Amino acid sequence: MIHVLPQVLNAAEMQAVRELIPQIGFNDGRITNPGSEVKRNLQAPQEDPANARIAQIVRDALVRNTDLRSYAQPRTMARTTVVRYEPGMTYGWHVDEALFPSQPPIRSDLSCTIFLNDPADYDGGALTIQLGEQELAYKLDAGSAILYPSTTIHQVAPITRGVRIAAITWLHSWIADSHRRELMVQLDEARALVARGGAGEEQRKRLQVLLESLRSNLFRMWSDT
Ligand SMILES: O=C(O)CCC(=O)C(=O)O
Ligand SMILES: [Fe+2]
Repeated sequence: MIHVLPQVLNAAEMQAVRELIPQIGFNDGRITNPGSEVKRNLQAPQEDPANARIAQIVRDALVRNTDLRSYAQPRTMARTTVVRYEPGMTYGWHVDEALFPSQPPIRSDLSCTIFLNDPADYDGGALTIQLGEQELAYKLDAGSAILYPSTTIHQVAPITRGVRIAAITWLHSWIADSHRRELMVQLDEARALVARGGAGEEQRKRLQVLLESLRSNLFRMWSDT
């Protein structure tokens, strides 16, 4: 499942990030994917001090985000890397590597892009994810993020004007299987509805459909074994 996380970074964090971005010394993105025929972008070296400070800000913001904790059930998160796309740059259709090369390596169950500049700053550059025959395109506000399964085929469409800046990371989840993870998301939503109390008709209907979904999908899963 694909989840948008609005305003993960608050205004003060976005301000700090905006001041740090011009200090990054970008490299050719092919450094970490030398075999890639489709990657044409710039990325910050891991040891870049401005990249490291942005990584800390973004990490803190992601870790405190309750939606991310529910959607990803994160076990480990790779250090974020700031990427930059100028006109003509793109990252064509690909699937992310299974292991992020850290020490120890981190299995990528979920991929995450945190948009760091305004969508009005550039044309093209949508993060586009294939879902069967559909293509879902995302250009989010600065400070918002998208979480999507690392198993998906996706691309960053070519930039035709301006500059696109984002931070990217990968998460290893306590629950590798995305179907099982979605059941946890539904349980969390049901718990939140109950905890909020004051059962209005809409809330009651939502709770009902969540419970029916959980029952049917758990039955589907367990009736095979
Ligand atoms: O910049 C993005 O939104 C994602 C780029 C990407 O797909 C990747 O770096 O693997
Ligand atoms: Fe990717």
